[in-house]
Amino acid sequence: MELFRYMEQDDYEQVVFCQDKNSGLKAIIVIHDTTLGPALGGTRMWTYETEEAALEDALRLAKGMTYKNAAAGLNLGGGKTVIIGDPKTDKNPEMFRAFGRYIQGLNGRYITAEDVGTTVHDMDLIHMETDFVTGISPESGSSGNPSPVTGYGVYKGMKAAAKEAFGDDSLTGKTIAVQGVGNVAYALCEHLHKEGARLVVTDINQAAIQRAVDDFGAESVEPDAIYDVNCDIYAPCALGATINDETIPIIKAKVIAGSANNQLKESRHGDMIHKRGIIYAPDYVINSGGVINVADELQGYNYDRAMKKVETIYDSLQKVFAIAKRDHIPTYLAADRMAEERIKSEYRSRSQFLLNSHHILSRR
Ligand SMILES: NC(=O)C1=CN([C@@H]2O[C@H](COP(=O)(O)OP(=O)(O)OC[C@H]3O[C@@H](n4cnc5c(N)ncnc54)[C@H](O)[C@@H]3O)[C@@H](O)[C@H]2O)C=CC1
Ligand SMILES: CC(C)CC(=O)C(=O)O
Repeated sequence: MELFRYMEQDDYEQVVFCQDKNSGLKAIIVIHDTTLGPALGGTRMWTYETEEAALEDALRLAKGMTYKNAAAGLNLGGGKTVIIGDPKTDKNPEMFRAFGRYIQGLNGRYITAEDVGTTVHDMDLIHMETDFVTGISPESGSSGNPSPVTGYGVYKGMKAAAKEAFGDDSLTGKTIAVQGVGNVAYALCEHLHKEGARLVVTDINQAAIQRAVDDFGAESVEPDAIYDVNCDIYAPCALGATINDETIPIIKAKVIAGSANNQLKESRHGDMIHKRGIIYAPDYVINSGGVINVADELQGYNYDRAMKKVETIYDSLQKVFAIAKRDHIPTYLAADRMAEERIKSEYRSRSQFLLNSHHILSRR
């Protein structure tokens, strides 16, 4: 990859490669844009096949955070980290402490949280070295694990998408195909089950499937069979790029609404599902509950205030659907337009982030 050309194309600010031989840490922090404030985005730990794949994931995820935070009305920029390694076997406390020191070195330009493969415990280890970390243990005045809140936000957003598609936001009796029943989707399924939805789930982890079957009476299918399940809503809640040339022709759902980041393999796949008449809830709008929740720590965490803000995901999606209709564009472009307008209007009065007292987490 020609890194500088890639960075220039989408105007990335900074890429930091972190290596610590003692602990085995290999991490890439990407700061995409700090026009609205410090870059806030989680840390993903994953077994990437190549270093280039890890870099590409970090770059795409960081840009997604810029749009997510802007669309959610947060005064925060976008960034993300990937740690290369197997979260089941390669973790050690020294690794997260070394990573924490790298974050501290950025002096508040980047604030982290959980993502796939990292936990509250990992964030607590990072917190031993830096205050620029959210989603740490609630005993420290933090918001804790963001996943259940993300799941709640996806549930609210799914209702908005159902209203757009079916004229009614009730999910009672609807069939929902959920791909990946991990931390976020388990919480999502709990809300859906309570409302009387019928769940069809899949995962590559049998224990995760069994939990959904036992707790919510879900049916299960093999991972590759999830796309052509006869359902009303497809909820991608595993990894990205599952909306692509192979899956679009077989998806039967009228709505796509799930938690995964970067669901569209390429932008053109957003055009393809639009042409097929599928209502797509743009990923970074519907899955912003977690970041809204952790961002509240910057004001001294208040659960009720955070949840009220998470509920506005319903309104944000309604706004996206309205822009899409008004401008005759797919919903993913409508969301981009909404986020970009906010960044552009701020850009006139401020450019890159500089630390000030609003960005200090020590009062949480
Ligand atoms: N945790 C959070 O608060 C947020 C998470 N997200 C995104 O939501 C998605 C899920 O996140 P978490 O629930 O935290 O992760 P997780 O790791 O707890 O759950 C993901 C699940 O997907 C399964 N999976 C992986 N590949 C699969 C495949 N090919 N087919 C079926 N299942 C597969 C895994 O076994 C796991 O159970 C990720 O894309 C993440 O980036 C987005 C915003 C916030
Ligand atoms: C997990 C969140 C707290 C932040 C994030 O990285 C995301 O929303 O993807």
